[in-house]
Amino acid sequence: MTRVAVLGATGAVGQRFIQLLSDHPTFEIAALTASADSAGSPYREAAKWRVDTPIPEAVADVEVVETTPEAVPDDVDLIFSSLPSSVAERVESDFCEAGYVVSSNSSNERGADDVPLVIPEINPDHLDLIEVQRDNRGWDGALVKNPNCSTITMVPTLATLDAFGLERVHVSTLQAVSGAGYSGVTSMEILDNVIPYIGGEEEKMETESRKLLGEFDGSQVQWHDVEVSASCNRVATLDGHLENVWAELSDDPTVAEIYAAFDDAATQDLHSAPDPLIETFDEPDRPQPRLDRFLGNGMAVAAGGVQETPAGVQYNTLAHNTLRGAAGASLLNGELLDRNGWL
Ligand SMILES: NC(=O)C1=CN([C@@H]2O[C@H](COP(=O)(O)OP(=O)(O)OC[C@H]3O[C@@H](n4cnc5c(N)ncnc54)[C@H](OP(=O)(O)O)[C@@H]3O)[C@@H](O)[C@H]2O)C=CC1
Ligand SMILES: N[C@@H](CC(=O)OP(=O)(O)O)C(=O)O
Repeated sequence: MTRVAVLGATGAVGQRFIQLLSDHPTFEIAALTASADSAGSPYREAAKWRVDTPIPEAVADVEVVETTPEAVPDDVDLIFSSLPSSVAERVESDFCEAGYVVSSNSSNERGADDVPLVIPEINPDHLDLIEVQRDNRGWDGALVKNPNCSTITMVPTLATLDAFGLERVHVSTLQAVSGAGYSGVTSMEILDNVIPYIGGEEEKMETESRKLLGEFDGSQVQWHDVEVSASCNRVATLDGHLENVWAELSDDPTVAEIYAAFDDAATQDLHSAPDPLIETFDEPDRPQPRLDRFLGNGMAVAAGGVQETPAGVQYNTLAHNTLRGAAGASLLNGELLDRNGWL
């Protein structure tokens, strides 16, 4: 078994990690960390458990430790990080310096030249950037990131459309409240309402997409030159980000060819990877968050409503933001790191 630790294990994403790891065939939990306020308490007391399955018995009485390399056992092979990015920025490098491989969901360093930003089905080869990172930083460990939840929802379809010459993308999101964390948006703000702004989200979609779709030339990632313009909105759904995408292509594929390309999107032979990666719908009113967010155990991307418009090919896409968009994304990167011999 591969021994893993979860940094920020008591949080919204941390709890998803615990849920996903509780019946994982090859990863076993060896340590759970949180803030100094939680350290020393059993997990069941430190975490206000809000996931829709019971707290796994195997972790309920595990003592939460502080988020430092010294507090984590030496024989841990892989670390998952779901810390606030301001905290991650300070501590993740300490773990990498201490020799740990960190698969992180936090947004710090996603754009760094020597940090792999990876979706295993899209750009698994970018993981080899770890060699460059180790040379640059003198680490025995490594830092690998998954993208932002809105970006990860859209990029699988964009990677598929790239075969038709992807030139320009406009996207408008309808993002669930869980993306802001449990206390992120109050009920008075969001009920009977839509908030047409999510701080930093538009820039993340515009830049992270280009890095993910870029080519790794052996020493650096040449970012894709697609132009992405995003408008991000918070809506009153609990989980599942829905996105309306307009993609301008240099070729002129038919709607049927686009559906066929989505259906054939590359998959990965990893425990948490869905097959198919993209679930398609012919019905014009799908995908919908409540109906479709758990496709592929919350790891698939859904797409539908494909049509030709004067502004390009238009479609809707959806993914579960705390599964495929957060904990599941880091977990899948951990499985890829393990399979490719980086642990
Ligand atoms: N919610 C979502 O859908 C998504 C979230 N993310 C990102 O994932 C990360 C975690 O988000 P989320 O789970 O919602 O956040 P939460 O606020 O729910 O959880 C934060 C976690 O970090 C711990 N923590 C806070 N401060 C410190 C500190 N100073 N030192 C050590 N540990 C600390 C908390 O411990 P304690 O309980 O002791 O306070 C808790 O375990 C963020 O970077 C977020 O942007 C990414 C995609 C989606
Ligand atoms: N900003 C996202 C969630 C998030 O925390 O993203 P990031 O991993 O880029 O910090 C949302 O509100 O839905």
